[in-house]
Amino acid sequence: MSNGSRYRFDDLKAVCANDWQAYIQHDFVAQLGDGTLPSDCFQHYLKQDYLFLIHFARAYALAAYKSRTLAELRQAHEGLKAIVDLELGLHVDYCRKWGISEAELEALPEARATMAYTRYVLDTGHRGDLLDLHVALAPCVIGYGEIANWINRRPTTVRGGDNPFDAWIAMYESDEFQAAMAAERTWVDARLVDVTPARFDELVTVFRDATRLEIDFWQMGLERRS
Ligand SMILES: Cc1ncc(CN)c(N)n1
Repeated sequence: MSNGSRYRFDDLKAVCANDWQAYIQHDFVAQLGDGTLPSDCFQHYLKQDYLFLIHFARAYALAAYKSRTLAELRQAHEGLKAIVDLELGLHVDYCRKWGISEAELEALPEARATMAYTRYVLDTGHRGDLLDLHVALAPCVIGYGEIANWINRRPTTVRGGDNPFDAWIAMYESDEFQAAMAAERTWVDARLVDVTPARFDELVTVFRDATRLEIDFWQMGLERRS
């Protein structure tokens, strides 16, 4: 833990170390890195992730609504644009390569794990402030960058044409995604410096809940749960 009450993002991770590790090093991720994940598990995950990304975009719209300064409004606007113009477009193209059409994506039933996670993030943003919302989003924004880096460190990871999931790993190891992850860390670090121990404890609850909901999301993919 940091000195006094000058907290940082790493303190959230340290307090939730077991959950964070269970998320970053989940079996779904390990099998994806090894190239052994059953393709129907991955397809189920991809479909639900489309729905996740729609709500993720809504969370950035909520961040705009919760903004108090022009800088915060610009940050939310950039985040929303990146998801709508870039990430969702890439996701739809990528799903097509996996045999999932846009029409199928639009008609998908939402799995319970998707509903639980996305609505938790939105509710946290509604009842809290911008920092609550960003802490609820941190496992998503920062976690996937760490996941790509963890995959790349594993000796059993297969890269290139022999791994059908190589493009997925490439997306999250990309400079663009890693820069977004670093920017989010910097933003959260700057806000955490000023919080009291009692406020930090509230944020730990949000961070832990969101991390556990990410774990449930992987498990939903692995078990093809609806
Ligand atoms: C469930 C989930 N969490 C995080 C990410 C990374 N944006 C994602 N695409 N899907």
